[in-house]
Amino acid sequence: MKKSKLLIKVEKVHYHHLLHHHHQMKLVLQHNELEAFMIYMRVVDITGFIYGRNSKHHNLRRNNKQPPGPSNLPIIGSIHRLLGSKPTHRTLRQLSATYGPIMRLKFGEVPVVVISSSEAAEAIMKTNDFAFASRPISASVDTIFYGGNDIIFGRYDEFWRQMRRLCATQLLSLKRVRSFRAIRQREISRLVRSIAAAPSGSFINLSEELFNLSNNITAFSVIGGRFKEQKLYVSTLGEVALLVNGFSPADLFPSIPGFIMRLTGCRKKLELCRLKLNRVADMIVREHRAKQGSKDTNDDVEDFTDVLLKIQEEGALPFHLSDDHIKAVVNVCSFLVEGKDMLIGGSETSSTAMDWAMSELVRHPEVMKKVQQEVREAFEEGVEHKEEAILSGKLRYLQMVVKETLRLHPPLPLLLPRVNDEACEVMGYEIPTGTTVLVNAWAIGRDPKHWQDPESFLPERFEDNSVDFKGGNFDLIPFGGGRRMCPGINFGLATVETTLANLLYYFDWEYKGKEELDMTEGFGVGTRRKSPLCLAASLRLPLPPA
Ligand code: HEM
Repeated sequence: MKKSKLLIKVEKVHYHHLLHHHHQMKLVLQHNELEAFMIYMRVVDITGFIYGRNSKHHNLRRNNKQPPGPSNLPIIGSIHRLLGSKPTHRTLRQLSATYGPIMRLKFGEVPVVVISSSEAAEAIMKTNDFAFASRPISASVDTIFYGGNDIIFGRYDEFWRQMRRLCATQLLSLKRVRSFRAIRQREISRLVRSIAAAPSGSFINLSEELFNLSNNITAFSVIGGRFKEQKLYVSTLGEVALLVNGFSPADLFPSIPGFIMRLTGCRKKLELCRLKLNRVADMIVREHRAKQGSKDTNDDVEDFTDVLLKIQEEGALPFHLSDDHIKAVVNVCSFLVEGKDMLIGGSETSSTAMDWAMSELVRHPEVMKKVQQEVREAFEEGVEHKEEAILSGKLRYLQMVVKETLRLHPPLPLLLPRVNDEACEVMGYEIPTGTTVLVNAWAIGRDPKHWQDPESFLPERFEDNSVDFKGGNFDLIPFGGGRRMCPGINFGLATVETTLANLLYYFDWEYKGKEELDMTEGFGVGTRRKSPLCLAASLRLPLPPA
């Protein structure tokens, strides 16, 4: 992307001015040169999320060997090194080629370590998993998400362990994921029908369709579907995404967050959003409670909110599950779903994975043919058995296609950041307390030391290779690893595999653009496609009765 004058200006601004002359930033925004500013913001997005209230990095012992890294500028540290036209994970891989697989950076006040090899990832997420089990929390995230008392942002303590166990066993277990089968089937069937109904020869904006599908599946599973104040809820989540995702000096300088948040008015806005979200979450909880009380539970699938309310009523947990806890889970799950450009890019994970899988398939017709043949043969027995065939692992080649897609395009290329609550040594280097750790899963998946022909899309590489992404092998970590590994892996894979299987079963897909399909990644913490994937679909098999 060509750098505009403004970006150059922003890059050159003396950062003292940024801090002490906030009005300059306002001026920048008034110029409305958002394109340039967004590049700058992209850097700050990450730092905003990374800088945490956990930043007690005072115990740095100067005698110990620290990881190598580039030199820092006063105040901003190494943020300027991330500026440019490339997504952050690519820039970090380039930097690590000079400084090594454990690289030290500094974002504003906060020390950051970037991990770029599977050995170093294992040292963090296995050998020292306990030490790196917390997440850094920015002041803005802290304000909006119930003081970090939830699963994603929670500190690693007893309460968090209980919440996570509850999630793994009650909300995201394989059994529960299977129980959402009807939701998946209904939503996928809707999508298939709407694609089939499109005028022949027209292009389907598959990126958008897949995003909506993934949203709907999660919304129905978490809160049972649509609700009265959905518009207000979604627009507030959008506002939060902007505030948390935007330029947040409070997140840059966590030693004085309160002062800066007041100065910028950010706290007030966030608190207002929190009130609105709280009101809607209250309503969701109240309606679920009334539904349970009325005995009119008909044959609806039990959603996450139902399950949490039941657990609350049974009181079998070693701690009191309050309404606030339930609302935090509901809000976080929804935030993952709706907060499109949100810092964690969360829910987009499943739709991003499907988007890239379809992109790679249309670029590799021989792979497309093979996977379609597998799916069509397996489903000959009858479409009603489709999901069983998928979840029981019958479609091996489809699984290889998904694995290869996640190797090349992990939806969260830098996973989610971690922070150490105590100083520790990793591969001979001292990592001081409060260091934010970013693991470059994207670079690790393309490391030529471990992958032959790493940049090519070759699902066959998994034929005789038992490497899996379930957390045991650090060469492939699209779901992370260790204590903070993604607990939604079954949920995510069920959505991805079932949707892809259906799209490949019913339709033949073609990219008809004049130029080669653009595979550029957009900016943001997630690796979404820069431009939407628009494909032509031809129905090849009759649709089942509605
Ligand atoms: C293809 C789909 C998905 C991918 C690639 C993915 C990836 C990830 C990654 C990389 C992390 C951070 C792991 C780490 O720090 O080691 C994570 C965390 C998390 N994911 Fe997923 N995810 C997916 C789907 C889902 C779904 C569908 C849900 C829930 C419905 C979910 C819920 C979570 C939660 C709650 C965490 C935070 C865990 C913690 O902090 O302990 N994910 N995910």
